[in-house]
Amino acid sequence: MSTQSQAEVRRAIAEAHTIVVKVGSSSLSGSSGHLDPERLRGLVTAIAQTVRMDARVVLVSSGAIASGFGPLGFDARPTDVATQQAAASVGQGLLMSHYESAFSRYGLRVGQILITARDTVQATQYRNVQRTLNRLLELGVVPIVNENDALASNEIRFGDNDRLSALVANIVRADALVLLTDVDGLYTAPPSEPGARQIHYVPNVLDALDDVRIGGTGSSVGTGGMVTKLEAARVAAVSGIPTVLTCASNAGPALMGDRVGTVFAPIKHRGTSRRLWIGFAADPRGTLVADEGAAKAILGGRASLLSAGVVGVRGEFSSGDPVLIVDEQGNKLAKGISGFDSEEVPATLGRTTAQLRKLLGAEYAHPLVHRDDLVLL
Ligand SMILES: Nc1ncnc2c1ncn2[C@@H]1O[C@H](COP(=O)(O)OP(=O)(O)O)[C@@H](O)[C@H]1O
Ligand SMILES: N[C@@H](CCC(=O)OP(=O)(O)O)C(=O)O
Repeated sequence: MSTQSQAEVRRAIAEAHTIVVKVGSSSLSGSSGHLDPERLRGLVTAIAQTVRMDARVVLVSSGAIASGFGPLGFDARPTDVATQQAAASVGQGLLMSHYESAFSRYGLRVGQILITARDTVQATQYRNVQRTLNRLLELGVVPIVNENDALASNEIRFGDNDRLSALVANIVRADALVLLTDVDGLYTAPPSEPGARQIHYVPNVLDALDDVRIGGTGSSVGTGGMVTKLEAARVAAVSGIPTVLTCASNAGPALMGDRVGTVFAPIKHRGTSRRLWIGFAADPRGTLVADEGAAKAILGGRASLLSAGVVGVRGEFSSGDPVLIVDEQGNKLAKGISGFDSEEVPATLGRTTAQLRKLLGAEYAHPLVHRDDLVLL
């Protein structure tokens, strides 16, 4: 795909039929960190106008914790995970009730989808999320997605919603991703630093952004800062989806393709979304060591990783978790989704599928990592 000009990318965003809009906690809360319903209503007005022009919008919204800690009697956003989860549990319902009433002023219905990181790597869960989102969009509903904070386990969670929004953009095959935050774009350094300049166009987000210093959150409520926003823009770009990053008050102009914020050009044609996600964003929970033959087979393309070709396992993981596959020299070959729990793996090492059936039963007679769940690095 040849690199598009900034004007072409902006036009593609203006003409997008399916759009994922992500709004961060920092854009929905006031200086105290509590949810500010006025800000939420401003965002809803911009989205409603877009939907009225026949676009389909999925809103990925943070703000559950910001909505919940005040009603629970805390002055500031809690820092321990258990209290954050409790605040999210209280706040998610409150957040949705604000969205419900704000969108209903425009005659629009909303539907809540809460996702855990695990839902996005397991094939059946992934397809479920995809089917529900698509049906909601067909029905003219604005799906509102958040991480299922109350249940997300600490080890495998998104934490921020930036990467989740890129994944959702993949799932619904969006034409554009709009990341709304508390700064009006990507700067050459955290914007609080003197001399930081705004960048308006990034033609290839995979190129090292050498002269850009990327920092974490600048607020007391945000989570990932610019690091996770760039990760999201990268996942979108390699999925063929353009991204615009700007502040929430620019939502309307950004959706119209006006010259606000920073735009990131798509750099590839669309890939198949789930495998792309496995390769790009899933954090491996363990490692499988492939012998020479298995390494060769995997590198050749369409082969599964069979127990017969595995000589070692490291880390603790469950069936369905992402794992790294390395060769005996430690070279990283691929990422994939494990078909076994880590504690089951030693008993399967070196066994053929027929032996697995005989020794352990038919339910174990499958590859350690199926080729559909495996992505070369
Ligand atoms: N190079 C950079 N350009 C712009 N913002 C940056 C940069 N590095 C760090 N940041 C910080 O990232 C923050 C946005 O991330 P975050 O606080 O996580 O927002 P959100 O809640 O919207 O996800 C900005 O307020 C800014 O302080
Ligand atoms: N899922 C959490 C969001 C965590 C968070 O702060 O994310 P973000 O503001 O997008 O960096 C919530 O709803 O409070």
